[in-house]
Amino acid sequence: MVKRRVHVAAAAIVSADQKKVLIARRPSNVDQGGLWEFPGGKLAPYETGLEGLKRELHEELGVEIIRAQPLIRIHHEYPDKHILLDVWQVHEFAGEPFGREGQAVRWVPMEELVKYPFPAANLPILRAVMLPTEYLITSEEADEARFDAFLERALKEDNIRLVQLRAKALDEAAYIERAERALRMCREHGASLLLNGEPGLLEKVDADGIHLTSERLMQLDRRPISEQKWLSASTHDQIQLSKAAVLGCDFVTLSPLRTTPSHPEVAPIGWHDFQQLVERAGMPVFALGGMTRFDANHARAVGAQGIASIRDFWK
Ligand SMILES: Nc1nc2c([nH]c(=O)n2[C@H]2C[C@H](O)[C@@H](COP(=O)(O)OP(=O)(O)OP(=O)(O)O)O2)c(=O)[nH]1
Ligand SMILES: [Mg+2]
Repeated sequence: MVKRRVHVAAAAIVSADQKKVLIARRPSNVDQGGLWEFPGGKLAPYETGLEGLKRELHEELGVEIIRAQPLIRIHHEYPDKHILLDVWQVHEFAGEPFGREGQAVRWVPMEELVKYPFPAANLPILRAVMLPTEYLITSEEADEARFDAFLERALKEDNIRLVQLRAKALDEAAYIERAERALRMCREHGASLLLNGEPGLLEKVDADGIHLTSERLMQLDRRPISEQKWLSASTHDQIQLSKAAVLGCDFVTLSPLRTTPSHPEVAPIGWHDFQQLVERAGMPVFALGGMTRFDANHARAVGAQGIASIRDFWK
């Protein structure tokens, strides 16, 4: 049997304060009925993703899109069809959304999204909705007072909401001490902190997740931490991306996009290959390697969640 290929455009409509997202319940008599979804539907053959989405949101919710940005593209095999979910984040719209087809519609706080039953293809979309566009990786900083001042500035002034504590030069005791302080600062600003290191570190510091090196990623054969924590990993190619998917990583960094002073000998991936790798990654991907905030929009346009950087946020 040749499976049908279906291209679906869907919207993560985010409230003005960025704290809530709009979801709808599929009627019980349709495919995936009774489950919650991001409003949207199948594209007509002549439509682009955004054109189809505009039509669908008008038909289903009575709203007009004013500003939207690509969020994530997910290819998913259902038993009867291959589906491409082309998901857009809608930042601005006109009208008051309501279920024009009689469906239930609800604004849900981000952290409660995971409580709603969605179709199987939706898990990475939930991750993407919850994640910001910028991922700060902390710099190797010998001085603790300077470390605190830099992190505080990034949280306060750059509004960073996702941080990876990378400190290869510290022994475990010093790392834990720094992590405890970083965690307090992150909590104060509503940011999430991932520890770069062994999964067991979470038993010592109750941070929000673990970031695996690509080497560690390749050695593991199952997800090493609970679903309640974030699991991210460093990847550099297709093999590592596939491994991250098998392991159930929530998101990854893919690098180096550009040549960087820290790794001058490594060939850069470049935007073209990056886009192709991201298209099939099946999870949010942050572009890493010579990235600045000015690259974030382009990264989004080629399918990434956003950018990860040490240098751009650490000054
Ligand atoms: N809209 C939407 N569809 C999803 C999501 N997740 C997911 O697996 N799907 C699947 C379910 C369906 O097989 C397909 C969407 O088709 P649909 O039933 O919404 O299509 P439509 O609005 O054009 O409706 P119809 O005219 O075909 O009845 O994608 C999601 O979050 N939003
Ligand atoms: Mg629909």
